Amino acid sequence: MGFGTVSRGGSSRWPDQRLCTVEMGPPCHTSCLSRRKSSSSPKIKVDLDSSTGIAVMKFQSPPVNSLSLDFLTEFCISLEKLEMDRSCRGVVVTSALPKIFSAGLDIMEMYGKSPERCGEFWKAVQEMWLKLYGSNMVTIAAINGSSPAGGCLMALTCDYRIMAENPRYGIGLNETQLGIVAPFWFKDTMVNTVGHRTTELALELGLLYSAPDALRLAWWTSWCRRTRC
Ligand SMILES: CCCCCCCC/C=C\C=C\CC(=O)SCCNC(=O)CCNC(=O)[C@H](O)C(C)(C)COP(=O)(O)OP(=O)(O)OC[C@H]1O[C@@H](n2cnc3c(N)ncnc32)[C@H](O)[C@@H]1OP(=O)(O)O
Repeated sequence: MGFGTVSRGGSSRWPDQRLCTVEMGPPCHTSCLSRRKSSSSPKIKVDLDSSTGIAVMKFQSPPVNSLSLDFLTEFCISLEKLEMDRSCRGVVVTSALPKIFSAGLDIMEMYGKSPERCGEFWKAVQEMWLKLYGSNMVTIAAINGSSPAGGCLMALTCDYRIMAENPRYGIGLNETQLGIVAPFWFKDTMVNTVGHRTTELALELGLLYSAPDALRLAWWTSWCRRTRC
């Protein structure tokens, strides 16, 4: 898989060349196996291959990997653990569920909750964004399913994106379609990736893009023809 370049850096863990390649094949012999570290929390599974320095973080929170307080907390803890592991240079975030990368913020967290709980939830959303955006690892979203709203934010916050090509999968900040306004820092994250004009149109109309359309608008430089990647 090949990835495009981004204007972010300053980390010793970034590759010297600005174009990087990630190989994710099955382990072929015992020494490879011994270099794999796995950890699992209820909603997130992490596999780190210390020989390549690449971790794969899989979301496993059915039905739609919605970003609940528990999910976000586990996500931040998993990311922090990888940050502290010097053998880890990059992390691929993806879904273990068929058809869904993430449905975005858990709607049930935003309904009928106490002000304290709402505050805690919103802080966790911001924490996820800060940790992922500020990570000194190379971060890649392998988007193997639909990714609306907060799911799209998570993908945009990564350094690189790859999306499985399937006409049923859509990605975008579609909050307008839900009657809510995308927070300014959601908008800024999108502007940083696709520019002002595309963001303006996408947010006004609450657009969800297919992988080829998103590619055309420079959301990424590659998409994957398999439905699971
Ligand atoms: C608390 C303080 C907050 C203060 C600040 C608020 C300001 C925030 C402003 C905006 C921020 C917005 C960011 C967001 O992310 S909002 C969430 C937006 N996401 C969505 O609207 C996604 C809606 N879901 C879908 O489009 C589909 O479900 C899809 C992901 C495409 C999957 O479709 P499909 O496979 O057909 O599955 P179903 O639709 O049947 O759904 C299966 C069950 O999952 C439940 N579900 C879906 N999305 C969510 C979600 N986001 N949160 C919680 N639960 C979700 C759905 O209800 C089904 O449940 P059930 O089987 O029990 O009926």
